[in-house]
Amino acid sequence: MSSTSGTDKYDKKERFIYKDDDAIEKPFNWAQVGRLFVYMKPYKRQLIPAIFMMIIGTLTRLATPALVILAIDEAIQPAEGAASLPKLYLYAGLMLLLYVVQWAANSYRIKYTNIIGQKVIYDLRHDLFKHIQKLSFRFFDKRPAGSVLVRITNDVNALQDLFTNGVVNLLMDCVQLLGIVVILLVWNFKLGLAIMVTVPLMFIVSTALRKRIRFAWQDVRMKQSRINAHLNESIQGMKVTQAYVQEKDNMRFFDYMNTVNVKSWNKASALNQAFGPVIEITSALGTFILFWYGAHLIQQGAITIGLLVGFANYIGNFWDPINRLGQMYSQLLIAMASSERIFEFIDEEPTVSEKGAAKALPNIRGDVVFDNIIFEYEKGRQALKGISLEAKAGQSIALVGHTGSGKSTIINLLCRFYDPVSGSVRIDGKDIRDVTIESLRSQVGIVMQDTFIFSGTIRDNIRYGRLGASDADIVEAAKAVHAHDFIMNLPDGYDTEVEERGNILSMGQRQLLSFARALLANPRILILDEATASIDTDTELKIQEALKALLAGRTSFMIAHRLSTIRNADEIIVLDHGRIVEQGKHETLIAKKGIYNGLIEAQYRFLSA
Ligand SMILES: Nc1ncnc2c1ncn2[C@@H]1O[C@H](COP(=O)(O)OP(=O)(O)OP(=O)(O)O)[C@@H](O)[C@H]1O
Repeated sequence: MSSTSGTDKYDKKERFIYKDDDAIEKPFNWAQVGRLFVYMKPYKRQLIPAIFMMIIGTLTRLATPALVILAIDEAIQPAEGAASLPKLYLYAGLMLLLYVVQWAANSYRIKYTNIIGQKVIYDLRHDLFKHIQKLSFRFFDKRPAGSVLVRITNDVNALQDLFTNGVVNLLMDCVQLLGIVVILLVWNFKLGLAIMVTVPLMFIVSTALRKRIRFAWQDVRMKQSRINAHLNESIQGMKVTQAYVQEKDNMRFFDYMNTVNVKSWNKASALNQAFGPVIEITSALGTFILFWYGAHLIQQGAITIGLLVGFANYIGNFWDPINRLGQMYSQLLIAMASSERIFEFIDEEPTVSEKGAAKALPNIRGDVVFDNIIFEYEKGRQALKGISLEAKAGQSIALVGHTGSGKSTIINLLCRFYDPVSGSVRIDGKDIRDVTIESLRSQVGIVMQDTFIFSGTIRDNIRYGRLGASDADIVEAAKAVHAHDFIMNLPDGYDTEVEERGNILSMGQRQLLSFARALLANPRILILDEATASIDTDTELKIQEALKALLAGRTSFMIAHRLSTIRNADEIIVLDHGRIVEQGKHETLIAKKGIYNGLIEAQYRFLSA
């Protein structure tokens, strides 16, 4: 499909809004640079030889033109006496030696800097991921998964270059530049100064141009990241797109974004190309001054031909570091933005944190008390408005109520994914804020509505409940929840590979797998968010049987959707707008003819019939 045809409809108008992840460039910030360099500290053993090799490499590069001067002035055309072939061989031999040393030093430098770069990036990514895993639900509520992903991948990658080459190259260029300036001025002050007249000129022109180039590339990156965001969303929503036959419209929108990206790239690339001539013109000007003024000095007998040739060599090496230092500065500004975003995550404190004096929760019986809980996700909007309830060990509690009434919130607080604004949740009489999070969550099992299946085998997925479980334990758990039969019917039984998110499994099968996983974990308290999807009667019966096995002897909180589950519960809690409005057994509540009765009549009439 032609890309231009797709742009007509979306010109200046975007169907989806993609928020750009902050500015790409940030001002230079020393404190942040210092923080980044802390990551290099453990690799002193590699950094020191890398810098040493860099110094050797630079010194040998600086020494080579000096040998050219000596070869011309002392061997080819000496001021006094005849040309000397042995001397020429000597200088040529020394030059060869310097090249070999330079090559070896550079090879080792690159080897060490690569190691440092890889290790630093590994550590940074490790710290970031470790920290993100600790962050509370509130953090993830505010951020789409995509933006978190971008920080671990793109932003960390953006720093890779800085750590691999940037730091050592920066030092190398500074040393080389300084070395050349000193050599030129010491060797012949007047000629050296004359050549360097062009430097400020080049500096002014290149700074202005480079700024425009930087912004142009930033624009390209922004456009590319929008394409990525759109691609990510499109692939995830592909089923909806196909179901609503929106492929053509999607394609047009994608073409529009693609075209905008190409235009932005062309602009940046054209500006980039303009940079080459600026360097060439200034370096040509420098060379012109060298030969014009140099010839003048030769005529006066102030310098030799060898010195002129040597100087020409030095200024050949002069522009490269200047050019690279400019690039390095742009790279640093980009790295500033990336590191700021990375540190913003690393500095984020989990809102649910452990007290210093938190002790491990001993093996629990399973008595749960919610004591006058008030909770809000956003300030001023209470999701729970004074909830008090009690579950004795082994009791099953069904939570029912309209959508948004607060069922999931109660469960979130029991697992301590959030802390209440006031009131407390106690297990066996202990406030859950006084115990370690790990000891709490490891004794509370959750079966989610949308069972998360990881890519791997069926066996691995069940084992996720208890990593140390034996194969026999896994089969036993699967049998107890009636999952064994369907697993054995899969092509490779327990070794069947399931794709990410378990697409090859039916909804009911996924439920049974998650029951087996929870049973294996053997928690004293079980939370069940029952799937709403209707399933065939046979599976429904299996699930009811499985539930019986799963709930036996445990305290359970169920967001129940099936009438059979609700009926069997020891206590039904009816929620409405964050309050408990009714509470009791099924028959009692039905007889009350209140909210519960209305809910059941509206939603479950067809099932109870
Ligand atoms: N992460 C969140 N951030 C802000 N508000 C939230 C968040 N999660 C839930 N809420 C709000 O809190 C209230 C209770 O939501 P909750 O998810 O507990 O309801 P629910 O009864 O479980 O609903 P459903 O049956 O639809 O799952 C709702 O008003 C909802 O909009």
